[in-house]
Amino acid sequence: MPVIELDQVSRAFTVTNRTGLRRTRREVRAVDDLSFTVEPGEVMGYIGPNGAGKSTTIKMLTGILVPTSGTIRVAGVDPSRHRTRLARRIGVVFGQRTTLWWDLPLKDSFAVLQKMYGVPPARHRENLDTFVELLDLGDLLDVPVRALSLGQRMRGDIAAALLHDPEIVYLDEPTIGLDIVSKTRLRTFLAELNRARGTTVILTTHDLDDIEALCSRVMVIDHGHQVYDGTLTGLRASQSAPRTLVVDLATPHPPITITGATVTRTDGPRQWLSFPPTTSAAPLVAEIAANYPLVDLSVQEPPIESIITKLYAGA
Ligand SMILES: Nc1ncnc2c1ncn2[C@@H]1O[C@H](COP(=O)(O)OP(=O)(O)OP(=O)(O)O)[C@@H](O)[C@H]1O
Repeated sequence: MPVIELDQVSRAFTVTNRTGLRRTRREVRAVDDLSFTVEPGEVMGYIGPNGAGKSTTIKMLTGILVPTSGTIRVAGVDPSRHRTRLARRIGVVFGQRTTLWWDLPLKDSFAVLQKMYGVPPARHRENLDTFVELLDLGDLLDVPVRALSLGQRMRGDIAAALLHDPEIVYLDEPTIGLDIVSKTRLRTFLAELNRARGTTVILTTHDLDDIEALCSRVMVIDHGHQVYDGTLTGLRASQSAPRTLVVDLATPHPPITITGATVTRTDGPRQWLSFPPTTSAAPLVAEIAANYPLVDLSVQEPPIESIITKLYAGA
């Protein structure tokens, strides 16, 4: 049974513009007729260009915003009507701002959260030990949040969002501004959380490496509409972006000629062949192996950035 259900959900805002003494009002449909379900344990990437409606969707899922029309159910309840009840079952991280107490040491923020959510002390201790270890928070517990670096604070925020054992976690740009080491550490942690606890994760991000590393499913929205819902592989195929076969021959060779693939580049004994996403690489490899002194080869998927750009342009 789905843990998140949206049925024909829309959310409009009235925006007032001023030019001189004139005021004009117009309606912005931030989310427009959106329907989807999420099963327990799914990790769904929720992506789209700026202003696509991602944050508005997340705010409706947490109950902060009420839809203009349509229905939402999260963990069996209407989020805007049962916000407090739902708060115990969800965790939220907004990358751009902290939910921690600025002047308190990290450990005091965690203690406040334990009281707020009524987490049994033994369970709190167990969770804290796990997160301190996996997120490497040991040296940071006595540091006031205002003195933490962005990456340290983000790790603190993620632990804070998980201490009450939420079954659903919304992560809004959790890796924004982090260096590559911190990003990798965070991704490993989130993958482990999902694997070990079956936590459902909705991840909004502009960093497509987050999606590649974590998400079995990706949903793309633009102007409040859903433009794609499926796997990353399916997304690549849907935009018919070519794949690349990188072939190493024993010696430099004139460009390989086979049906179904075209050489786009050569460098000494290495050649790059482009082929359509709907074609299997196996017969191409067999033909090259039969006719050329093949030493090694690999298949490169098209970069996800170029696919997304293409998708936004089409939408
Ligand atoms: N409180 C508000 N009042 C008026 N318009 C709003 C409000 N919140 C959002 N919008 C508008 O709704 C649209 C969707 O905004 P939203 O913040 O959901 O997009 P987003 O996909 O999260 O964008 P970003 O990637 O830039 O964070 C935008 O046009 C935005 O200007």
